[in-house]
Amino acid sequence: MKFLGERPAYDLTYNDVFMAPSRSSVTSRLDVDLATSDGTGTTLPLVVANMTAISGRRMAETVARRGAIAVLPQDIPVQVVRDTISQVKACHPVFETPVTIGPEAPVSSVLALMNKRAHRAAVVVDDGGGPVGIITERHCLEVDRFAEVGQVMTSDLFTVGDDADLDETFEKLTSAHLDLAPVVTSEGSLAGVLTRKGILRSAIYEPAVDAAGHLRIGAAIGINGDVAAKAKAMLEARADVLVVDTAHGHQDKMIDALRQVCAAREAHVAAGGAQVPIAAGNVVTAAGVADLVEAGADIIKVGVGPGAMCTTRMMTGVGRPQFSAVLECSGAATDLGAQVWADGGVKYPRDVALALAAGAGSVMIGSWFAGTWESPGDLGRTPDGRLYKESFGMASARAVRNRTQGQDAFARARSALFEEGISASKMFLDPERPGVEDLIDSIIAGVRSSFTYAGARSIAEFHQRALVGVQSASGYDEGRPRETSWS
Ligand SMILES: NC(=O)C1=CN([C@@H]2O[C@H](COP(=O)(O)OP(=O)(O)OC[C@H]3O[C@@H](n4cnc5c(N)ncnc54)[C@H](OP(=O)(O)O)[C@@H]3O)[C@@H](O)[C@H]2O)C=CC1
Ligand SMILES: Nc1nc2c(ncn2[C@@H]2O[C@H](COP(=O)(O)O)[C@@H](O)[C@H]2O)c(=O)[nH]1
Ligand SMILES: [K+]
Repeated sequence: MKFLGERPAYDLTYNDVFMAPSRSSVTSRLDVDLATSDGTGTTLPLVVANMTAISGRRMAETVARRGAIAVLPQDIPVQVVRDTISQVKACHPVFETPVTIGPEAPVSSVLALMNKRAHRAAVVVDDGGGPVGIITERHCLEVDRFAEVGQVMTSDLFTVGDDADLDETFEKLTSAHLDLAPVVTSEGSLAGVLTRKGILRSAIYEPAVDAAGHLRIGAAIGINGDVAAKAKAMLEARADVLVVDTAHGHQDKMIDALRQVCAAREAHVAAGGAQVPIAAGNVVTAAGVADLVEAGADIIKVGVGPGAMCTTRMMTGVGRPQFSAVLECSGAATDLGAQVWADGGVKYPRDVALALAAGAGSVMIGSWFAGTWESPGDLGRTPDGRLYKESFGMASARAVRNRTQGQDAFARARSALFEEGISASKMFLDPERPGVEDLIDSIIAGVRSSFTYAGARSIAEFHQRALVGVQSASGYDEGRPRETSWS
């Protein structure tokens, strides 16, 4: 990356900078390859943050199918992490996981389940698991909530075989004015669903899969407790990246924890297991990067205080404007053969592009993805009808209470004093982009376009070619669209 003009003596946020276009030989945005080289096997530079309100099974499965990866939070019990990884790895890399319901269930149940996924439909299955109907939100309009699904569904089923040609299925769905078709095996059982949007996405994205062709997923580990045992358990559970994560990553306890995780990985590899990358953070200085790389990290997580749920900067005055933090840390990491994930503060596609311009190998997103069908929380509705999910920070009193459940009351109360995050925030679903894949479409469209403005075909080329200038607050404001007239 080069600065357009002088590099300022002060630190910069994403809002402080813009990219200038350069002469480009990349003639199509579809010629841009966004595959990462950080060892995670992702084909898009996006990581879902290890936050309880954001990263769970449905999120992990959905993003991996499009090429990104989700990291499960460190606060989840080991057995639940194991089960979640197994469930994600059992998912089909192309067919989407359907919402299923029995014909005798009430309409109220299916409506609650439909909110868990983007299809807005459920496949009605018989006792043997074979599809017997489809029920959509439209079928449920003005229907008694206690009515049985079987009375409301359509049993006029359009199904496809599990060897169906995707382009042909797209054409057939379009001519039948349908959005979704159950995929049925030759034995008549349900293998998944194909949607028109899903087929389109399968043509433009490549799933992030492991050596055995299963979707990828990561797991986080805190720095307290039996770190070595947790690392061993996560590796045996087939996590594809381990993330050693704490607020202040540049501390002795982190370095000790990281060494234990690296030793667990060595033992795993020696026993014939996969060599998965280890990420560690969070830091914001070159010195922090050097110490974590020295302790064995392959990927350094960068960002103190930019997160939407984060109050660290207001509580402590500590942190660093994120663009400059990523720029300095990625330079240091590159010199040491490591990579950086830019973690936190991403609110628009431009922020992802700018994080990559600053040298990030991948970008971690939390709160933005909280407001989607796929995040783990229950869907809420404001009195004026807006849909939202509740989110909270991992250093909030709520998360600390959760994490310290095993401790005595005094220790719990003492820990809760050090709150550095919000315990409850409403993350609204964007009516135009309510699913995480809708957000990924928008981010990736922006990033692909950004790469062609810079004349880059790959992340490595973008790191080289990005031309970044510093702008005033009015420069940033000028770039914002106006949804209403200005007078
Ligand atoms: N990126 C960011 O800006 C931030 C992210 N977070 C996220 O919150 C989650 C919880 O992290 P965390 O609060 O570290 O909890 P952890 O459970 O990981 O524990 C942190 C450990 O580090 C010690 N510690 C020493 N100094 C600090 C410090 N300044 N802040 C926090 N702990 C410190 C704590 O001891 P003791 O309690 O005795 O002090 C404790 O033993 C993580 O997912 C983390 O990424 C949290 C804050 C900032
Ligand atoms: N200081 C705090 N930082 C937090 C907390 N919970 C999460 N985080 C950090 O934010 C990013 C995600 O950022 P976002 O802007 O995309 O939401 C996450 O990965 C953590 O590093 C918290 O309670 N306090
Ligand atoms: K913040």
